[in-house]
Amino acid sequence: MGLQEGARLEVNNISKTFVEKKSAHEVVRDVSFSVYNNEFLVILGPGYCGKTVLLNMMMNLIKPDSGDIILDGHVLTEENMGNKFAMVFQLLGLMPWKTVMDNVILGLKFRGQKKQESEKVAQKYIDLVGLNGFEKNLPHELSGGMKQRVGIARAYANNPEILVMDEPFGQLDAQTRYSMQDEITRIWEQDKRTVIFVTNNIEEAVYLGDRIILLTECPARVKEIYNIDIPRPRKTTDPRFLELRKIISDNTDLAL
Ligand SMILES: Nc1ncnc2c1ncn2[C@@H]1O[C@H](COP(=O)(O)OP(=O)(O)OP(=O)(O)O)[C@@H](O)[C@H]1O
Repeated sequence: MGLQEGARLEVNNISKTFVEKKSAHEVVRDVSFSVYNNEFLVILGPGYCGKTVLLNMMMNLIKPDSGDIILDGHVLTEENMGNKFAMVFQLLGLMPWKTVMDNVILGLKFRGQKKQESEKVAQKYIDLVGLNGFEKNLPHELSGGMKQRVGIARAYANNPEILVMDEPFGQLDAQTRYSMQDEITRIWEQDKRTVIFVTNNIEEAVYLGDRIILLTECPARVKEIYNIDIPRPRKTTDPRFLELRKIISDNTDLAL
Protein backbone atom coordinates (compact mmCIF):
# COMPACT_ATOMS: atom_id res chain seq x y z
CA MET A 1 0.00 0.00 0.00
CA GLY A 2 1.50 3.33 -0.98
CA LEU A 3 1.41 6.62 0.89
CA GLN A 4 -2.06 8.14 0.66
CA GLU A 5 -2.51 11.80 -0.20
CA GLY A 6 -1.92 13.97 2.87
CA ALA A 7 -0.95 11.03 5.09
CA ARG A 8 1.78 11.67 7.65
CA LEU A 9 1.87 8.16 8.90
CA GLU A 10 0.89 4.91 7.22
CA VAL A 11 0.35 1.77 9.25
CA ASN A 12 0.67 -1.07 6.74
CA ASN A 13 -0.49 -4.58 7.62
CA ILE A 14 1.25 -4.73 10.98
CA SER A 15 0.99 -7.76 13.26
CA LYS A 16 2.48 -8.67 16.63
CA THR A 17 2.56 -11.89 18.62
CA PHE A 18 4.38 -12.20 21.96
CA VAL A 19 5.91 -15.58 22.70
CA GLU A 20 6.51 -16.45 26.32
CA LYS A 21 7.47 -19.86 27.67
CA LYS A 22 6.44 -21.53 24.43
CA SER A 23 2.93 -20.00 24.48
CA ALA A 24 2.07 -17.45 21.80
CA HIS A 25 -0.15 -14.44 22.47
CA GLU A 26 -1.32 -12.75 19.29
CA VAL A 27 -2.04 -9.11 20.14
CA VAL A 28 -2.24 -7.19 16.83
CA ARG A 29 -3.32 -8.77 13.53
CA ASP A 30 -2.86 -7.20 10.12
CA VAL A 31 -3.72 -3.62 11.07
CA SER A 32 -3.65 -0.90 8.40
CA PHE A 33 -4.71 2.74 8.46
CA SER A 34 -3.43 6.22 7.62
CA VAL A 35 -2.93 9.23 9.87
CA TYR A 36 -3.43 12.58 8.11
CA ASN A 37 -1.70 15.86 8.80
CA ASN A 38 -3.17 17.80 11.74
CA GLU A 39 -6.14 15.49 12.13
CA PHE A 40 -7.50 14.37 15.48
CA LEU A 41 -7.45 10.61 15.07
CA VAL A 42 -9.01 8.41 17.74
CA ILE A 43 -8.12 4.75 18.16
CA LEU A 44 -11.06 3.13 19.94
CA GLY A 45 -10.95 -0.40 21.31
CA PRO A 46 -11.83 -2.53 24.32
CA GLY A 47 -9.46 -2.91 27.30
CA TYR A 48 -6.42 -5.16 26.74
CA CYS A 49 -7.17 -5.39 23.02
CA GLY A 50 -3.69 -4.28 22.03
CA LYS A 51 -4.05 -0.50 21.71
CA THR A 52 -0.86 0.28 23.62
CA VAL A 53 1.13 -2.34 21.73
CA LEU A 54 -0.15 -0.81 18.47
CA LEU A 55 0.86 2.69 19.65
CA ASN A 56 4.27 1.43 20.71
CA MET A 57 4.82 0.02 17.25
CA MET A 58 3.71 3.32 15.71
CA MET A 59 6.31 5.07 17.88
CA ASN A 60 9.05 2.61 16.99
CA LEU A 61 9.28 1.30 20.56
CA ILE A 62 8.30 -2.25 19.56
CA LYS A 63 9.10 -3.87 16.22
CA PRO A 64 6.13 -5.43 14.40
CA ASP A 65 6.57 -9.08 13.33
CA SER A 66 5.35 -8.12 9.88
CA GLY A 67 4.17 -5.02 8.05
CA ASP A 68 5.68 -1.58 8.32
CA ILE A 69 5.11 1.97 9.49
CA ILE A 70 5.77 4.75 6.99
CA LEU A 71 6.43 8.27 8.25
CA ASP A 72 6.39 10.99 5.59
CA GLY A 73 7.09 8.45 2.87
CA HIS A 74 9.94 6.59 4.61
CA VAL A 75 10.01 3.50 6.80
CA LEU A 76 9.96 4.67 10.42
CA THR A 77 13.37 4.61 12.08
CA GLU A 78 14.82 6.30 15.15
CA GLU A 79 16.64 8.74 12.88
CA ASN A 80 13.69 9.89 10.79
CA MET A 81 11.29 10.08 13.73
CA GLY A 82 13.65 12.47 15.57
CA ASN A 83 11.59 14.65 17.90
CA LYS A 84 8.46 14.45 15.77
CA PHE A 85 6.51 12.50 18.41
CA ALA A 86 5.52 13.34 21.97
CA MET A 87 3.39 11.29 24.30
CA VAL A 88 0.80 12.09 26.99
CA PHE A 89 0.12 9.16 29.31
CA GLN A 90 -2.75 8.20 31.57
CA LEU A 91 -0.25 7.93 34.41
CA LEU A 92 1.63 11.09 33.82
CA GLY A 93 5.06 10.45 35.20
CA LEU A 94 5.31 14.00 36.56
CA MET A 95 8.30 14.46 38.86
CA PRO A 96 6.64 15.02 42.27
CA TRP A 97 9.51 17.14 43.60
CA LYS A 98 9.59 19.45 40.58
CA THR A 99 7.37 22.47 40.04
CA VAL A 100 4.92 22.78 37.14
CA MET A 101 7.46 24.91 35.26
CA ASP A 102 10.30 22.43 35.85
CA ASN A 103 8.13 19.49 34.79
CA VAL A 104 7.13 21.24 31.56
CA ILE A 105 10.74 22.22 30.85
CA LEU A 106 12.12 18.71 31.33
CA GLY A 107 12.20 17.59 27.69
CA LEU A 108 13.72 20.87 26.54
CA LYS A 109 16.44 20.54 29.15
CA PHE A 110 17.30 17.06 27.93
CA ARG A 111 17.81 18.54 24.49
CA GLY A 112 20.22 21.08 25.92
CA GLN A 113 18.13 24.21 25.35
CA LYS A 114 19.15 27.25 27.40
CA LYS A 115 17.13 27.83 30.58
CA GLN A 116 15.79 31.21 29.54
CA GLU A 117 14.61 30.00 26.13
CA SER A 118 13.14 26.86 27.66
CA GLU A 119 11.21 28.88 30.22
CA LYS A 120 9.78 31.08 27.48
CA VAL A 121 8.55 28.08 25.50
CA ALA A 122 7.24 26.35 28.65
CA GLN A 123 5.40 29.50 29.72
CA LYS A 124 3.65 29.67 26.34
CA TYR A 125 2.24 26.17 26.81
CA ILE A 126 1.51 26.61 30.53
CA ASP A 127 -0.62 29.59 29.44
CA LEU A 128 -2.20 27.61 26.59
CA VAL A 129 -3.37 24.84 28.94
CA GLY A 130 -4.73 27.40 31.42
CA LEU A 131 -2.20 26.94 34.21
CA ASN A 132 -0.94 30.51 34.34
CA GLY A 133 -0.23 31.33 37.99
CA PHE A 134 0.57 27.70 38.93
CA GLU A 135 4.14 27.65 37.56
CA LYS A 136 5.69 27.25 41.01
CA ASN A 137 3.22 24.69 42.35
CA LEU A 138 4.18 21.08 42.95
CA PRO A 139 2.13 18.25 41.38
CA HIS A 140 0.54 17.20 44.70
CA GLU A 141 -0.95 20.69 45.00
CA LEU A 142 -2.88 20.22 41.73
CA SER A 143 -6.15 18.45 40.89
CA GLY A 144 -6.18 15.46 38.51
CA GLY A 145 -7.27 17.62 35.60
CA MET A 146 -4.56 20.19 36.29
CA LYS A 147 -1.90 17.46 36.40
CA GLN A 148 -3.15 16.23 33.06
CA ARG A 149 -2.79 19.79 31.71
CA VAL A 150 0.85 19.78 32.88
CA GLY A 151 1.34 16.57 30.89
CA ILE A 152 -0.19 18.18 27.80
CA ALA A 153 1.91 21.35 28.20
CA ARG A 154 5.04 19.22 28.59
CA ALA A 155 4.23 17.28 25.42
CA TYR A 156 3.50 20.49 23.46
CA ALA A 157 6.65 22.21 24.75
CA ASN A 158 8.71 19.59 22.93
CA ASN A 159 7.16 20.95 19.75
CA PRO A 160 6.11 17.59 18.34
CA GLU A 161 4.39 17.27 15.00
CA ILE A 162 2.53 14.18 16.23
CA LEU A 163 1.01 14.06 19.71
CA VAL A 164 0.22 10.60 20.97
CA MET A 165 -2.21 10.30 23.88
CA ASP A 166 -2.76 6.90 25.46
CA GLU A 167 -6.04 7.05 27.43
CA PRO A 168 -4.94 10.35 28.99
CA PHE A 169 -8.23 10.95 30.81
CA GLY A 170 -8.85 7.38 31.94
CA GLN A 171 -8.03 8.10 35.59
CA LEU A 172 -10.11 11.26 35.90
CA ASP A 173 -13.56 11.55 37.45
CA ALA A 174 -16.42 12.02 34.95
CA GLN A 175 -16.77 15.78 35.43
CA THR A 176 -13.04 16.47 35.06
CA ARG A 177 -12.92 14.14 32.08
CA TYR A 178 -15.62 16.14 30.28
CA SER A 179 -13.88 19.42 30.94
CA MET A 180 -10.54 17.99 29.77
CA GLN A 181 -12.20 16.81 26.56
CA ASP A 182 -13.24 20.42 25.94
CA GLU A 183 -9.78 21.60 26.90
CA ILE A 184 -7.92 19.27 24.56
CA THR A 185 -10.24 20.30 21.71
CA ARG A 186 -9.61 23.99 22.47
CA ILE A 187 -5.83 23.50 22.74
CA TRP A 188 -5.67 21.48 19.51
CA GLU A 189 -7.81 24.03 17.64
CA GLN A 190 -5.54 26.84 18.84
CA ASP A 191 -2.29 25.01 18.07
CA LYS A 192 -2.99 22.27 15.53
CA ARG A 193 -0.91 19.11 15.57
CA THR A 194 -1.53 15.61 14.35
CA VAL A 195 -3.13 13.88 17.35
CA ILE A 196 -3.42 10.13 17.87
CA PHE A 197 -5.72 9.66 20.85
CA VAL A 198 -6.43 6.22 22.32
CA THR A 199 -9.56 5.49 24.33
CA ASN A 200 -11.95 2.70 25.23
CA ASN A 201 -14.84 5.17 25.60
CA ILE A 202 -17.20 5.52 22.62
CA GLU A 203 -18.65 8.86 23.70
CA GLU A 204 -15.18 10.34 24.17
CA ALA A 205 -14.18 9.04 20.72
CA VAL A 206 -17.19 10.62 18.99
CA TYR A 207 -16.75 13.85 20.95
CA LEU A 208 -13.09 14.27 20.01
CA GLY A 209 -12.27 12.57 16.76
CA ASP A 210 -12.15 13.70 13.14
CA ARG A 211 -11.94 9.98 12.46
CA ILE A 212 -12.22 6.88 14.61
CA ILE A 213 -10.34 3.65 14.01
CA LEU A 214 -12.49 1.03 15.73
CA LEU A 215 -10.55 -2.05 16.85
CA THR A 216 -11.81 -5.50 17.68
CA GLU A 217 -11.16 -7.53 20.82
CA CYS A 218 -7.66 -9.05 21.08
CA PRO A 219 -6.00 -9.66 18.71
CA ALA A 220 -6.70 -6.10 17.60
CA ARG A 221 -7.88 -5.80 14.01
CA VAL A 222 -9.46 -2.78 12.34
CA LYS A 223 -13.20 -3.36 12.48
CA GLU A 224 -14.29 -0.08 10.92
CA ILE A 225 -13.07 3.45 10.22
CA TYR A 226 -15.57 6.26 10.86
CA ASN A 227 -15.48 9.87 9.67
CA ILE A 228 -17.06 12.05 12.34
CA ASP A 229 -18.87 14.72 10.36
CA ILE A 230 -20.11 16.75 13.33
CA PRO A 231 -18.91 20.37 13.54
CA ARG A 232 -17.21 21.53 16.76
CA PRO A 233 -18.06 22.44 19.45
CA ARG A 234 -19.94 19.16 19.65
CA LYS A 235 -22.90 18.42 21.82
CA THR A 236 -23.50 14.95 23.22
CA THR A 237 -27.23 15.56 22.81
CA ASP A 238 -26.96 16.42 19.09
CA PRO A 239 -29.04 13.88 17.05
CA ARG A 240 -26.09 13.11 14.74
CA PHE A 241 -23.86 12.57 17.79
CA LEU A 242 -26.36 10.12 19.30
CA GLU A 243 -26.78 8.39 15.94
CA LEU A 244 -23.03 7.90 15.44
CA ARG A 245 -22.62 6.74 19.02
CA LYS A 246 -25.30 4.12 18.45
CA ILE A 247 -23.87 2.98 15.10
CA ILE A 248 -20.46 2.44 16.71
CA SER A 249 -21.93 0.93 19.84
CA ASP A 250 -23.93 -1.58 17.76
CA ASN A 251 -20.72 -2.53 15.95
CA THR A 252 -18.72 -3.36 19.08
CA ASP A 253 -18.80 -5.20 22.39
CA LEU A 254 -17.58 -2.09 24.22
CA ALA A 255 -19.58 -1.03 27.23
CA LEU A 256 -20.32 2.71 27.35
N1 LIG B 1 5.78 -7.06 26.21
C1 LIG B 1 4.74 -7.88 26.26
N2 LIG B 1 4.90 -9.21 26.38
C2 LIG B 1 3.84 -10.04 26.41
N3 LIG B 1 2.55 -9.64 26.34
C3 LIG B 1 2.32 -8.34 26.24
C4 LIG B 1 3.39 -7.38 26.19
N4 LIG B 1 2.85 -6.13 26.07
C5 LIG B 1 1.52 -6.30 26.04
N5 LIG B 1 1.20 -7.61 26.14
C6 LIG B 1 -0.16 -8.17 26.14
O1 LIG B 1 -0.86 -7.66 25.03
C7 LIG B 1 -2.24 -7.46 25.35
C8 LIG B 1 -2.67 -6.09 24.93
O2 LIG B 1 -2.02 -5.12 25.77
P1 LIG B 1 -2.19 -3.55 25.57
O3 LIG B 1 -1.50 -2.91 26.72
O4 LIG B 1 -1.76 -3.17 24.21
O5 LIG B 1 -3.75 -3.40 25.69
P2 LIG B 1 -4.61 -2.07 25.70
O6 LIG B 1 -5.66 -2.24 24.66
O7 LIG B 1 -3.72 -0.88 25.60
O8 LIG B 1 -5.26 -2.16 27.13
P3 LIG B 1 -5.82 -0.98 28.09
O9 LIG B 1 -7.09 -0.48 27.48
O10 LIG B 1 -6.05 -1.71 29.37
O11 LIG B 1 -4.74 0.05 28.18
C9 LIG B 1 -2.38 -7.71 26.85
O12 LIG B 1 -2.97 -8.97 27.05
C10 LIG B 1 -0.96 -7.70 27.35
O13 LIG B 1 -0.80 -8.58 28.43
